Amino acid sequence: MSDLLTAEALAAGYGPVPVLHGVDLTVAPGTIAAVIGANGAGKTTLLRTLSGMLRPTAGRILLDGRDLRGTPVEQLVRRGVAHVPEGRGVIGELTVEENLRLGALWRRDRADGVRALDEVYQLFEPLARRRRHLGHQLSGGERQMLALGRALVSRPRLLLLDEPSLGLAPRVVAQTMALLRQLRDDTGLTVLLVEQNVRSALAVADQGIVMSLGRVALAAPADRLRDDADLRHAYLGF
Ligand SMILES: Nc1ncnc2c1ncn2[C@@H]1O[C@H](COP(=O)(O)OP(=O)(O)OP(=O)(O)O)[C@@H](O)[C@H]1O
Repeated sequence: MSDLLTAEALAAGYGPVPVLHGVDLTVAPGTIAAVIGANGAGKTTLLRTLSGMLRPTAGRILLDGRDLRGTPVEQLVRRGVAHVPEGRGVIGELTVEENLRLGALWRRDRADGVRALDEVYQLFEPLARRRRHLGHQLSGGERQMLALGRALVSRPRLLLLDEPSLGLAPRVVAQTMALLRQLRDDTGLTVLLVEQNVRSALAVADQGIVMSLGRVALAAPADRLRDDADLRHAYLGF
């Protein structure tokens, strides 16, 4: 099966500050890849570059084998890429429902947009109860649910998720991880997940991608990283 997402020798940074120094990775369709690594390794920068928020200074990004160079961000959304950034990107002045509707904005099929909204309310019951609350009235965890829900409303093929467990209660983290696995199995969703919580990320992932100093130090099946103590010790330090 050909890969859904490929990065080849990808370089990016902030102004004169280079952060990614030639990242190579592949993610197969219908799989979950966990990007892990020390603070400052470049995980968030990688996600921003893959979602079109940051322009690469070198290298290529391929979606379904097609080079994304020059593709506008809104076109990426149409092609099924959804990004849930760190800090979440919820609009505080809009209600929960309005934030969710933003995820369905570009879709022509309105009935399906309504269905997608209902599905998110079923998944995240606190959002259903607060649908008329403003974004800034939500707790950190509720905002995280809203950001994830908005991405799901767009029915993505590729979900780029930055630190979904941040600020969430352990039970909600477990629910979120279970949800990702369910979406992978039921809908063939592909996920690239940045996580500090290495254990819960590897528990749900098919592939572990360890970043160090702006490069991929190791890409391996998640179960190998989970089970091989030497590998874990060498690359993850535990
Ligand atoms: N907006 C920015 N402007 C300049 N430098 C930045 C910016 N954002 C991040 N950096 C730098 O880029 C490097 C990588 O940061 P990045 O956020 O990608 O790492 P990370 O692996 O996601 O870290 P963490 O696990 O701490 O979130 C860091 O050295 C950071 O200081």
